[in-house]
Amino acid sequence: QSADNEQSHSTSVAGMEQLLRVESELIDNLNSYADELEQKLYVVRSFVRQMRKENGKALDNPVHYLSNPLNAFSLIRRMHQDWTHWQHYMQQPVGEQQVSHVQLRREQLPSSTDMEEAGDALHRILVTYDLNVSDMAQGLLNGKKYNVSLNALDSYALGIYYYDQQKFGYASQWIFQAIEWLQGPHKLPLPLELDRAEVFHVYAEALIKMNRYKDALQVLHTAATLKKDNLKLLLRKSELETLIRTEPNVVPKKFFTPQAQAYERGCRGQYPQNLKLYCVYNSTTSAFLRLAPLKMELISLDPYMVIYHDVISPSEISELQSLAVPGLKRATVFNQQSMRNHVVKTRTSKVTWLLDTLNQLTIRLNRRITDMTGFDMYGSEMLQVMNYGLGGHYDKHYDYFNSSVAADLTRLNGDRIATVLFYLTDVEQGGATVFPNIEKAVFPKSGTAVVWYNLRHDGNGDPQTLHAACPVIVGSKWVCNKWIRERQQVFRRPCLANSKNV
Ligand SMILES: O=C(O)CCC(=O)C(=O)O
Ligand SMILES: [Fe+2]
Repeated sequence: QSADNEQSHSTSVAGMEQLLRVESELIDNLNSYADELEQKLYVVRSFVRQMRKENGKALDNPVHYLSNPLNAFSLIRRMHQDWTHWQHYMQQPVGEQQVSHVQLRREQLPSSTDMEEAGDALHRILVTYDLNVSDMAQGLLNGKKYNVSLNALDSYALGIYYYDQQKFGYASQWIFQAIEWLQGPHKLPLPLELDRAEVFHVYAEALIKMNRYKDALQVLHTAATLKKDNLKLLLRKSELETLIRTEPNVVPKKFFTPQAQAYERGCRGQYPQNLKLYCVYNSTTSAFLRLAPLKMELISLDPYMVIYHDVISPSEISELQSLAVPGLKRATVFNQQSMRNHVVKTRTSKVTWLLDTLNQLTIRLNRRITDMTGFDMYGSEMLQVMNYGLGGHYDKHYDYFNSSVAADLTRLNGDRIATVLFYLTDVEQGGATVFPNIEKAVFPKSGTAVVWYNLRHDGNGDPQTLHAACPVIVGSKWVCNKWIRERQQVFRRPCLANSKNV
């Protein structure tokens, strides 16, 4: 079952900011727990110091000390009374309030579903851009070095997750990273300490799954020396020895790196450059453009696709983002079988829909889209503002519906004749919009918009418009899009002299 009612923390950078605030508050809480411990510690230590002094003085010459009636009485009294009070004081729990505060907060903390989504996202970055595990763990992302790395706990958690997913090659590499880290100088805090023997054991199991029996035996041997006389480990070792004897010719499995398809090549920026096409000032699509022409770059004629540069201003962008942030919800995809929207792994981002008439800005942007496309916005869908998160992407899809199946959706306003996609931010790495069938890729640039026709002149969906949003590697990708419906455009669809679909 999908994560419909989960918060889906990792799927938008803007949404994750809130987690940092919760973390900061939890640190404050742990710190005030430490204050309470310290206070108690201070009380205890000063008493110990004082008592030791008195007791030491007495032990130097017990007879002399005890001969004095005041000392004698005091000794009897404190031994009778004080230790009861100390016992009581020692028994009192410290920082109960802080403990229950953590308990309360934990309900809002990322769930196991969040962990899985985050693990899937890192893996998506890794395979889409053909990175390797040790580079990634060390902060070398797609050839660029960041001063960030994953620690033993991060790497181990990933290893365990991919193991459960039966990705044993990746699992073994991540657990190896965890072991490397554990052998370094850093120490984990006591409550987070990993059981090293267990880590080695899991590593061995992953190697066994990769048919690397001899390596696994060595690793199991290390595990067994870390946890002496552990029956489970010794048993496993002898099983493995038997395996090595009975299957001497087993071939180690290869670490599987899938062949790059057109989609991955696009994400990596490996499509050939456009040489034949051109840039113009568009002053004709609408009357307004005669006064304020737009910088237009032609990307493709079939399907028709153009980029507008500097078509939305930085202040418009920040206003759009502020409008969107409070309403951001996990994006869904419409399923034509169930006839309803679902949270799916193939589209990870958060989205807000903005009414066309919400305010001056949305009115102005809709008018601008008319200027850019020549289309009438009546009956089209609302503006959609989206923010991507960790490894955020949208798998290959068409924006048009399959009208024969989704007749209900297109009956009123027709299909999605064109898409306008504004980029509201630059993206440091990754996050391109790629069209694998025509080998075109558009890399996000703040203020730019890409426009394409989804339908051919006969009104059928054009399969060449297949496209995807590549996983973001580094950055907070914001886009705003408009799906323009067909019906209101009966007299408007500009004639394309160059299109073979005319
Ligand atoms: O974000 C992108 O680059 C593309 C988004 C997209 O294709 C969509 O939302 O339909
Ligand atoms: Fe799309």
